[in-house]
Amino acid sequence: MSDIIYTKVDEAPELASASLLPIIKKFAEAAGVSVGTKDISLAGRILATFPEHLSEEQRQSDDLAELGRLVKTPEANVIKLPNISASVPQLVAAIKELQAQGYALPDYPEEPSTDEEKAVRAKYDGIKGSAVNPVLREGNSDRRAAKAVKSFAQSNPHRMGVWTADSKTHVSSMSGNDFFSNEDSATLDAATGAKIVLETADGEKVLKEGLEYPAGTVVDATFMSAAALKDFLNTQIEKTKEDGILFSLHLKATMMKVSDPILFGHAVKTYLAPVFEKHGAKLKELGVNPNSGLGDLLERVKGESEIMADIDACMEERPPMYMVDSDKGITNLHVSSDVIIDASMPALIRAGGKGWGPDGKEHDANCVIPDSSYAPVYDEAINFFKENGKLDPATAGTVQNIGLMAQKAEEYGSHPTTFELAEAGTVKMILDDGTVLHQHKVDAGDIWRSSSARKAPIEDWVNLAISRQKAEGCRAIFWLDESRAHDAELISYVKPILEAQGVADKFEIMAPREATRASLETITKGENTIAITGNVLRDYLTDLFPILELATSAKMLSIVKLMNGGGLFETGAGGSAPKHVQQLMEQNHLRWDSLGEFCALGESLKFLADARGNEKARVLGDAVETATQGILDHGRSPSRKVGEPDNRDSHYWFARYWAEAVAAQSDDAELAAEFAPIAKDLAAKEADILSELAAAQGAAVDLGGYYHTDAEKTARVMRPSETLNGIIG
Ligand SMILES: NC(=O)C1=CN([C@@H]2O[C@H](COP(=O)(O)OP(=O)(O)OC[C@H]3O[C@@H](n4cnc5c(N)ncnc54)[C@H](OP(=O)(O)O)[C@@H]3O)[C@@H](O)[C@H]2O)C=CC1
Ligand SMILES: O=C(O)CCC(=O)C(=O)O
Ligand SMILES: [Mg+2]
Repeated sequence: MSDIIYTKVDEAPELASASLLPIIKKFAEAAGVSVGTKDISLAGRILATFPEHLSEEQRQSDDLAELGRLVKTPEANVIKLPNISASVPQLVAAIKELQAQGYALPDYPEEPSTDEEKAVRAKYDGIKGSAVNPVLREGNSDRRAAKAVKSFAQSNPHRMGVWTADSKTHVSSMSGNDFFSNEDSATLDAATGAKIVLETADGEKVLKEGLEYPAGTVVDATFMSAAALKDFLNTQIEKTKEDGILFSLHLKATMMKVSDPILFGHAVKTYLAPVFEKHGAKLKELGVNPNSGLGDLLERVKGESEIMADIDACMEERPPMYMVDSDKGITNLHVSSDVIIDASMPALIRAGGKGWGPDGKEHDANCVIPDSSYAPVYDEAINFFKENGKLDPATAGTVQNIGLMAQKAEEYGSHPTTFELAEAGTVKMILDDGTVLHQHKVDAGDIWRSSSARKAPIEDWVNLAISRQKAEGCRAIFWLDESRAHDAELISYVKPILEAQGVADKFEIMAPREATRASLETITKGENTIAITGNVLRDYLTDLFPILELATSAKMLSIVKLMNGGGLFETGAGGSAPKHVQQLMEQNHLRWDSLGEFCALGESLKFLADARGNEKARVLGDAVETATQGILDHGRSPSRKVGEPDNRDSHYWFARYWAEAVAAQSDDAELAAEFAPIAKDLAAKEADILSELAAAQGAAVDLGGYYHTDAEKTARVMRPSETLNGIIG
């Protein structure tokens, strides 16, 4: 196994890797550090799942499974870039692309009927949604802006949209019968097995058996009423129309891969209710599944002029929708993975509460977030900015995050125990000794789910919070609501640990709404705070605050201290930026910022030094930090516009500053001597390299694929400077 594993992913970060990874490998090798890759891309995971359909040379190893084992060992040192968490339309598109490239993969069975189709579907469902992160995240999350990055943002504040008191933008959530209000929670005294059943008039149906929980696990159960959801959506569509603003829906269909596509489907069906009422049978015959979105629906009804006319008429009647791409007519309801709440709500808040309408102009929006568990965070942030005006990034302090994440904690681990109920009855969670731990009376169509959080991860999370608070000395808040069932169980863990360690006075405990206000007040004063949260708020807040403070979450330091001693270094806190790929393909300009990769690389090298006593790795790691600082100080980050320096230019500068820093240090003379000529060469050939990089931009490029690109074509596009390639090799 290599000293450091760098993940092969998808979209923009993978394009960036084609340019950056050769530099990293060369420099690391000089210090005797080996850097290997493991493929966790969507295409790679599909290929690894169906060896029986592929020829010998097409087959691919199951790298995700291997990494899943590695992260449970102290040897793990993984740099994890963002990867696609695929919605069904993305999965289907990737399968089609691979089939066209000659891989005889089975189609995605939309409505599996035979046993074989059901088996194929189950395999594809394992690849769907957020299928990578939960496997790798065997530790809790520590996300923050490195000091250099934060000071850079303060001295170079980004543009912020203006908030006014009369903005009509607001958040709407259900007032009852949602996951929040139906939640029950209990902490298990002893280890136990459990099953989940649905009791109906006809008897008991097993929904899931063979569940195993260690002692101390917090086990929740809850459900969302489909009828209440439909009422809520109907009301919101009407109210949005009355208010004359945009209808926008914000979900996390990728990480909540079972429940949220269903919620999304309800929104599609409610928005187009007259069409579904009139043409329901025909739509079914055409294979329309509302959960796959309006994009898929429109594709399937293409030849049906009457249905198309009715869709147009309905859309005309409805409030205008918040758009993903108004030029191309792509709406909020086209594909469930296009609008992902962690990125979409912060972008809207940063823009002063504005979203893009079908007319290509900015408007206020009704931000519909059906479940009320976490929506108050956005609601309160919006209230705060309406009262106080926009945040000033030049003076604002920072909100760091310590997130409970290990071992599939909380809602993000709930997929195997989430069910859309086919019929009414009572769902019961029954322990091995016959105890009914939780039960809910449900109707057909309701979505029931159980989540859990284990004792060891919870304790690790509290301890991580204590050590981070000690290091920072700033305000620290547990975002827990004592009136919420699950949070009350967590508080029972948190308080005794804080007291036992004599640090209870250093921490506050607040419900998410109050914590949002307190944190915004703190950073507005220029002070810092640590948000200690569960898994969902970890995800939401590590986009929300970075996007307000730094303009992007791509620059975040994202460390996962693995519970068995290894290190997982995530790059940034954002995703794989499909829009950036589009720009590269059209204009050969990649605006992806690799600052997250630089930060993760520095941490990974320093971890290697600490864990294995590799002092050369320490020298390299320190030099990476100097180089990252150099990128910031000299403004070498990529620009957004074609013709200006892009991702590739920033990698040249990173290589140069990195080599110069190694050459200049005196801890390791051998390394200094090795890097001196490289640094010299990079500096001497600056003009040639930059002009070769600039010359490459402008025209459309072919990567030989989207999900499964051609390695040689990609390398040609991403490494256009022969001079630089000559130095890097
Ligand atoms: N850790 C992971 O593996 C994660 C994966 N994802 C996956 O990523 C995909 C896209 O998700 P989405 O919600 O659109 O979020 P993204 O974070 O990919 O995109 C939101 C926007 O953030 C900006 N951005 C993000 N990263 C960078 C960067 N390094 N440099 C510059 N700008 C950046 C871009 O803004 P602009 O367009 O203005 O340049 C981008 O359009 C999905 O498939 C999702 O599942 C999402 C989150 C985390
Ligand atoms: O796994 C995913 O789909 C996204 C992860 C994410 O958004 C995050 O961890 O911030
Ligand atoms: Mg996120």
